[in-house]
Amino acid sequence: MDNAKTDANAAKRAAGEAAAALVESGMRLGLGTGSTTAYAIEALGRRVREEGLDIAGVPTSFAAERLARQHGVPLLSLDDLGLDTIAPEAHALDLAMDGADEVSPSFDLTKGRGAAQVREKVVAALAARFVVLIDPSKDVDRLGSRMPIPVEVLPMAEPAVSRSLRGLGAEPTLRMGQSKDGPVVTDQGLWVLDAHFADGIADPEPLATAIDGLPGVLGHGLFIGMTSDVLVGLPDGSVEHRTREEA
Ligand SMILES: O=C[C@H](O)[C@H](O)[C@H](O)COP(=O)(O)O
Repeated sequence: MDNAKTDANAAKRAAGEAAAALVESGMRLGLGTGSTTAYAIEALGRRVREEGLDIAGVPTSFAAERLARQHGVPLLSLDDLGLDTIAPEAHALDLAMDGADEVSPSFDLTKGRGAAQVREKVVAALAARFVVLIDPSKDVDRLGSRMPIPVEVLPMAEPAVSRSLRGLGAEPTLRMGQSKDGPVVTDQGLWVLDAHFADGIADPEPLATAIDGLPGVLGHGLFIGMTSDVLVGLPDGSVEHRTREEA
């Protein structure tokens, strides 16, 4: 493995393990998707086995669910949370942890490299604390400068949504499978348009609202105003913990 990859993996592991260390017995968690959160799920499984940590987590994708099972992390579905007995303004989860593709100085995010952004947003929105785990490559001045914005669409609506995204200043491309011919099909059976913004996004909040309003869109990877903590893992194994108050 080349040095850059080894450094990135060490940084991701540091962030993941720091996230698992924030967890206390009795907590209900959101379990994110991706290579960074995978280290957190692995560390949580270890704590369940070795310390008897009493936790359960809602997975944000088939991938997260499989990983949690593999590491012995108990799982919950939204049905198990008893949401009908919890006031709408109260939090059903104590802490959700997840990776990100971009983090802005004001803690807004781009997510969805792994096409899990819609379930991830549902779970993060239920949590009292949303902890984002990154390596330093994810820090950006402007969202959209490092990664396109994933937009999950109904297949029949793809041409209409593509046209609307062009109207919002993006160049959309349909995400194609790597080990499958044709488009990537999400956990919901839908497609993903990656909306590229040549100069990044000057004002993400109105853009997020505009994309949410397009007929045929299930959701997108802009996470505005949701993050409470960012854990930045570094290649030497140390972790920088930023909290929203500092942003
Ligand atoms: O769909 C994927 C998720 O949004 C991931 O959390 C995000 O892409 C970050 O993944 P990774 O930790 O592998 O960079």
